Amino acid sequence: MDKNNERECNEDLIRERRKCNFNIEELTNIVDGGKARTARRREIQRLLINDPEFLDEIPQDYMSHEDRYSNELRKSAHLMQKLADQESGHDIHQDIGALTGILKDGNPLMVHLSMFIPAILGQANSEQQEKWLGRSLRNEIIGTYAQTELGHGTFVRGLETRATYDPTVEEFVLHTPTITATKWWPGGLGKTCNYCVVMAQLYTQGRCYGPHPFIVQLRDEETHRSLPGITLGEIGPRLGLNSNDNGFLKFENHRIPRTNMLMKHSQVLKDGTYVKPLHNKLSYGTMMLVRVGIVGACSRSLQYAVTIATRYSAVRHQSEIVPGQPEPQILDYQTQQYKVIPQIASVFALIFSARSLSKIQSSVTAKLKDGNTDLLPELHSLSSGLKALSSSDASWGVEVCRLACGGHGYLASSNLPRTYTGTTCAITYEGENTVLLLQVARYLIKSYRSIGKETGASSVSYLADQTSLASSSSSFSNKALVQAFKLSALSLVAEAEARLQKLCDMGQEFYHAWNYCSVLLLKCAEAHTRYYICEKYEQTVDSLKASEGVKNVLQSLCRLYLIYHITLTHGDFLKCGALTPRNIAVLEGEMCDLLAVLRPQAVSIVDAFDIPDELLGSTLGCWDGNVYQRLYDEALKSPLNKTDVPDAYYKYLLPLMKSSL
Ligand SMILES: CCCCCCCC/C=C\CCCCCCCCCC(=O)SCCNC(=O)CCNC(=O)[C@H](O)C(C)(C)COP(=O)(O)OP(=O)(O)OC[C@H]1O[C@@H](n2cnc3c(N)ncnc32)[C@H](O)[C@@H]1OP(=O)(O)O
Ligand SMILES: Cc1cc2nc3c(=O)[nH]c(=O)nc-3n(C[C@H](O)[C@H](O)[C@H](O)COP(=O)(O)OP(=O)(O)OC[C@H]3O[C@@H](n4cnc5c(N)ncnc54)[C@H](O)[C@@H]3O)c2cc1C
Repeated sequence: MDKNNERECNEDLIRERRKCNFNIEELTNIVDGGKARTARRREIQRLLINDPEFLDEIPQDYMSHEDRYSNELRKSAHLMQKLADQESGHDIHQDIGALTGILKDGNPLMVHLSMFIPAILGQANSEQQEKWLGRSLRNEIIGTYAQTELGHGTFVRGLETRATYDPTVEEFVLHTPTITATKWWPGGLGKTCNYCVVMAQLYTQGRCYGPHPFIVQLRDEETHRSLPGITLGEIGPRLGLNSNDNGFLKFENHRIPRTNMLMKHSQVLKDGTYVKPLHNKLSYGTMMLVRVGIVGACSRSLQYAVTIATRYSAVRHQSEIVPGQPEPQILDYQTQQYKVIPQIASVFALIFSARSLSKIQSSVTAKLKDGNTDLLPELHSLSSGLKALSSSDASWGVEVCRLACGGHGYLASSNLPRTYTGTTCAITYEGENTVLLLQVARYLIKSYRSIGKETGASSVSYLADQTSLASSSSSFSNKALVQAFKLSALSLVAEAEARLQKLCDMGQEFYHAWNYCSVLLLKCAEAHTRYYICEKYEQTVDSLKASEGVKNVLQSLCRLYLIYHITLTHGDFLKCGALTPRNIAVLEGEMCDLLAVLRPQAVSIVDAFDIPDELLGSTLGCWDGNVYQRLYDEALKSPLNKTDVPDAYYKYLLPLMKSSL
């Protein structure tokens, strides 16, 4: 699509784009993280879009389960080949966002890239990396991360798969003792992978040392047949991601060499002696890494959904505002703006928090290399909280965008249903959100109770700021609103701690008191993480070196985000005295003003996300706004439309209709 050719474009969209009062390319660079990144992303996307191998013969929704898998595997393999052919030696981690949309419904090689390789990087010692890293990066072996079992996903300590060390032959014996110990869910495990990292309970010298990672060959490298002692398969259709062969796995006393235990952090020596790690949760490192990646991935899903919903809302006309006047664009309804524009604001909140989290991760990783694990709990808490809020915000945001598109949003061809199913899975995988938020709460209560002790953990340093409990903000700058978030989080933590203490003082065991307070603890964790997001949003926009136009747009979006979230949880702000009922009413009024200010810029802001039509894959969201023709053309692709009268008519309907004669 030639973006300079207005003749092919819907007139409403032409008018919307003429209202733009900021530099779109500059905003695109901010979204990508710099000019060079924009250029690189575009280069990759061009490479993919212009390659006919990525086209589907028929829409995936009309394919059988096997064909969907096979078609997506074909494209995934081609993609890996193509990326490997590039000579730049680029970091695929940085470019992963550029690939969004090229594979449609789960990528059988995703967990190889996002977990198997990182597990080798993070858990294998140098000799082991020598053996497996190069091969996995060159895709000579394809792996997955097999942790979850039928009986346990959340409670990693409860895993039942055993790895028992046999010092006589220096081997581990992997065994699945019960049906509930069957590995269940790993992406690509069913049919694609020939290797995997298995998390199993380590037994040596008669003692259990808890879950540890082991690398295991699953299939013959020549024939791809599963090895003796290993039972493998696919788990069947899911809500979404149906091209990814999530699998099951059982071991029958399957032996692997001692050196297949990933030994960067803990070791089992030849005689069976266990050498413990610097920190006993280092074996959970792969999960933490992916949680960080998920925050960025969620922002991208939301960019897709909000681009579709905003453009469609500009093209779609319905009902009337002024009686008797032409039907307005639905984007002119304040309620529609309230659906769509806060989701645009949310995209930037997620982008900026993802970047901040990534920086913290790099510095914690650097410290870990020097044997310093002090900030591991801080990273665990932040990555858990941000993974949880980003996945639930993005899933809700995508769903709101679908609702904003009315009936057409329910069509597969809008690409909103698939965007939703591809996002909501992140609420569950990589640590179910409630469970992760309770981990954040645990860290908050612990930090609150150790006020005065220097831990170097900056995300919770505000908990020591007891004086602010009494102060109520009367100013309405963005900074002041962020202070209100801080006050609300602090006061919830104080309330939860007091409630826990009271129950314990009354004789309850701490763990019962914890369960009894867990709804409140969840709120603490959400408020704390929201405060973190708001603070990063405000600081990033405030310190941004940008043109006035771009800065104004981002300031308004940031303010809208702050006020939107205050109004969603206003009870917490009132309860702690951070804001008064009058303040809330004023802010609610201002939120509507902000919607009106941002409305004329909405199409241009989503244009700045710069998602090519071929990747957006939506009849409703295309750049030219030619929605109705596209909807009609897509409908014609239904196999039911191949004939006027389907066979099923003769088989079932005709006999029914004639039976009463
Ligand atoms: C070269 C290529 C690079 C590519 C990079 C890609 C980047 C990715 C980008 C995008 C990705 C998108 C696609 C992703 C696809 C993923 C598919 C999904 C995969 C999976 O789902 S894998 C399975 C995931 N499973 C889980 O997450 C399980 C969740 N459960 C847990 O994590 C734990 O069981 C628990 C944390 C809930 C509890 O653990 P437990 O051992 O019982 O601990 P507790 O007793 O509760 O706590 C003890 C103590 O330890 C602290 N702690 C817990 N975890 C950690 C940790 N990870 N680090 C540090 N500390 C930890 C806890 O807070 C307690 O501390 P305290 O005693 O209070 O001080
Ligand atoms: C699409 C998808 C892909 C996946 N890919 C992989 C993969 O590649 N590798 C892999 O190993 N796994 C994978 N998983 C599994 C995933 O990691 C687990 O499903 C997830 O960790 C949740 O565990 P669970 O299913 O046991 O849920 P459960 O823990 O049984 O959760 C059920 C309910 O119990 C609640 N609950 C559980 N424990 C607590 C608690 N302590 N306190 C309060 N409430 C609690 C939860 O909040 C939830 O409401 C995948 C899952 C999905 C959906």
